[in-house]
Amino acid sequence: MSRTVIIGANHAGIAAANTLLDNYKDQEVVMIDRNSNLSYLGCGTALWVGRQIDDYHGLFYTSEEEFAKKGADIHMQTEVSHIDFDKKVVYAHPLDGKEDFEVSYDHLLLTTGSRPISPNVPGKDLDGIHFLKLFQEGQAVDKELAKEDVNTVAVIGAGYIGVEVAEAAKRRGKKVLLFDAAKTCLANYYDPEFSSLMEENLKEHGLELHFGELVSEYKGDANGRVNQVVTKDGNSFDVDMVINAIGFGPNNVLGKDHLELFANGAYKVDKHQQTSDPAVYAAGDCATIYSNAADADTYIALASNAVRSGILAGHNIGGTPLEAIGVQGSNGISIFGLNLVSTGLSVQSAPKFGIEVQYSDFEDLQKPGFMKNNDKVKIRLVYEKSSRRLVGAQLASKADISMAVHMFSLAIQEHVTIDKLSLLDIFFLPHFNQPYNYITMAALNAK
Ligand SMILES: Cc1cc2nc3c(=O)[nH]c(=O)nc-3n(C[C@H](O)[C@H](O)[C@H](O)COP(=O)(O)OP(=O)(O)OC[C@H]3O[C@@H](n4cnc5c(N)ncnc54)[C@H](O)[C@@H]3O)c2cc1C
Ligand SMILES: NC(=O)C1=CN([C@@H]2O[C@H](COP(=O)(O)OP(=O)(O)OC[C@H]3O[C@@H](n4cnc5c(N)ncnc54)[C@H](O)[C@@H]3O)[C@@H](O)[C@H]2O)C=CC1
Repeated sequence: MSRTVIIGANHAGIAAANTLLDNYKDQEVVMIDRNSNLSYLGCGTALWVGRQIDDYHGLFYTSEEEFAKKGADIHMQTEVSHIDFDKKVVYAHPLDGKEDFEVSYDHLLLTTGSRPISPNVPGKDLDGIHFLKLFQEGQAVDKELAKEDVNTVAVIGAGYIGVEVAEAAKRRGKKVLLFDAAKTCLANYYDPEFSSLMEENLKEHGLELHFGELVSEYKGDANGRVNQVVTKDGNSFDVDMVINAIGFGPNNVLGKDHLELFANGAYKVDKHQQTSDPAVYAAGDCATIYSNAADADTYIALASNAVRSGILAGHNIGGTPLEAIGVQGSNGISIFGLNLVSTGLSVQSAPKFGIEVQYSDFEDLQKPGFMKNNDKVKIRLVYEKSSRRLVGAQLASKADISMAVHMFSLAIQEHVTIDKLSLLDIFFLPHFNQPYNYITMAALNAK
């Protein structure tokens, strides 16, 4: 038997544990997590808090009992305090008063994930200031929104969590102020021509937008509860609660002094999810991931990546050498009926990776004009200037155009050129698209 200790039993840890337990009978699997729950789908928080779904019960997809049944030695509410990498021993501290214990390993898998970044400004620890990662943090926000004296909510960061929770708070009847240091929302995913559609949508639904305004201080009342947000240019806003959503940082506490790290502190892993210590693997939000579009290691915190990298780590630890094929960071958002999806690099993000790009835009109705229930689709294809390989795609529509992005993801992965894309066999049926469909037209328009 070979023993693998997995620290962190959420999406990446779960995927790896299932892979090991389902495929490798010679594997003893020990799972340790400090949280009391596992497998919470954070993507559902805004849906539940905004009352678009009835409750949170469906947001957990497995349980401690399931793993115990499969033969894992699972310890929830147990924090790993430190690791002796030379002796290959993990030291664990149960948070429910039980005795500390240690466990040795043949392989160690770090799936310790990420934590939200805290804005480092005066007043950041006042009551009424929230983060939104764990289920418990979702519950705390939900409870605050139920209070009648909580009328004005400030959301700091207009990325994916910020925009989604701003919609949720608005749906709960609150006045919502949405701040971002960048001049647009969703700046990490979309060019301004696309994020501006989301901005119009948010404004139409009554949200107050403060983009390009950096929060410099939170002020509180005599009871230590936040009641004001102050920005760098001296403006102040009365608020009743704050939700911080300015991005995630990797949780590298256990390995940062032993393992090689990426620029932001994530564990550097190779294509087998192996770290700089051959006995130690890492996956999910605490590790790097290879971007095919950028042709470089990068950091992209997504559950989709966590699951895939967890499966990969499981197979490699189990004894089947499997190489990662890289990712495109494909993502999507749906707010008040407006859908935005993207994959790879945008025009504004490409220069950060030293890639010179050109782009091609197209906008038209999704279906022929004679069809009913017909919405506009806006598309941008981004391609490398020298090689003409596709490196990114963005789409926006009130129609569900989300599946198109998966094809672009594959095209980026396989280094397909924009010219090849323009001749791709795409079927035509009035129910779904036009004879000159938006994918072909965007590719044909490329200079
Ligand atoms: C509100 C919200 C919405 C999201 N929506 C989406 C979405 O729609 N699509 C998408 O792809 N992604 C989404 N994400 C991102 C996604 O949730 C993360 O990328 C994902 O959780 C990463 O999984 P992970 O297993 O790598 O890490 P985590 O989920 O961070 O899990 C790490 C685990 O490690 C445990 N741990 C850490 N340190 C220790 C220690 N010392 N001892 C014991 N245990 C430890 C933690 O308790 C935790 O359970 C969303 C995130 C949030 C917060
Ligand atoms: N639909 C999806 O796929 C979802 C994915 N996620 C993932 O979870 C992770 C965390 O999400 P977010 O926290 O929303 O990160 P994010 O990276 O999406 O957005 C962070 C935003 O905060 C802004 N910002 C940074 N520093 C700031 C500061 N000091 N003041 C004000 N604004 C500042 C940035 O400009 C950016 O717009 C991301 O990787 C995201 O992709 C989260 C929710 C939904």
